[in-house]
Amino acid sequence: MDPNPPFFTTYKALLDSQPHSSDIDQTVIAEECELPIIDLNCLNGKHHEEQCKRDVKVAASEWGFFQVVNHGISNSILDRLREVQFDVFRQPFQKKASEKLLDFSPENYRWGTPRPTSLKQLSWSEAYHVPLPPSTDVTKASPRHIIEEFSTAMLRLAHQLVGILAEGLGGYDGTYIKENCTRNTCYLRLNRYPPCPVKTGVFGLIPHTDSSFLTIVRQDQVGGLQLMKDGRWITVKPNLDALIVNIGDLFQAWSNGVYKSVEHRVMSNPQLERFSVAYFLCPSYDTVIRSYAEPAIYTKFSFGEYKQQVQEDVRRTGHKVGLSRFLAQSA
Ligand SMILES: O=C(O)CCC(=O)C(=O)O
Ligand SMILES: [Fe+2]
Repeated sequence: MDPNPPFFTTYKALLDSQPHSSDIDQTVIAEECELPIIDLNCLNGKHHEEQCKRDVKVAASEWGFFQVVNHGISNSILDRLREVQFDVFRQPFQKKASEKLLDFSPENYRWGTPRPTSLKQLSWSEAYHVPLPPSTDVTKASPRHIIEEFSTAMLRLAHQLVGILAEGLGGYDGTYIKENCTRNTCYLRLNRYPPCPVKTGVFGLIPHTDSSFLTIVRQDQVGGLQLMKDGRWITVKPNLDALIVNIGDLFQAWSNGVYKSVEHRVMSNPQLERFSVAYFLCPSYDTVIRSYAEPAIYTKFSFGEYKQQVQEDVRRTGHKVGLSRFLAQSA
């Protein structure tokens, strides 16, 4: 039975329609590049520590994206999570959409884009959004156990990066972010991008910014992740030893625009399926986000208000407006 969501039938009219404007973006403009790469081992030696921290901050403000190696997430955890991802996504589509599989519920299963009106709004992918509730008794080697192990390691890494990024921003040390972004307020997304042989330039995931403080992504060797840099789309060269870190909207607001939450997207591949996993460092909904600096570019808002506004905008207009909804009057 077919594991793929019914993209061809659902989107037939759109696929048969006019050329996709992003064909041009992908074939002409997107060059492949190596993102800034930070060796976290350098944090252990006094000598390179300060330089390493500076590199993180520069990358977060100039790129909004960087890679980390020697990040402390073992290959064993990454491989086991990948196996879980294979197992669940290779199930028939009908089952994913209607049954609990391994530890994944149909309510948390997403595919495509609801009611796209143009090819530009189409995401050729499927995903499980994985909330991380307080752990109950989980058997070792169960998918839930692997997810717990992975997210514990990711939280540690995310907090370490927050500590570095927050240092020097007006006397804050990131404690506020760390206290409000705990293991249960964060979540994972397991992504699968089936091949899209019908048309080039179809998005695996439409251009967006993340609503998190930070996102940490593990992509496989297929590639396709692109980010906006100086007005151009750039393809991130896959590096299996590295994790990709990007700044989310909340960090941009909190840092008063010092760190950039940049647009990124995934291009589909005509032959190859692609897998990725993203860990979102998010606070509880009642956490208030306010900039440390004066004058603040954004008004203060709670994470709940932010999410609600994003949802409302997506429902009404088909796309996320994001932080510009919260600009302070004087900005
Ligand atoms: O699949 C990727 O490489 C990126 C995923 C992503 O941007 C997201 O899930 O927000
Ligand atoms: Fe993203």
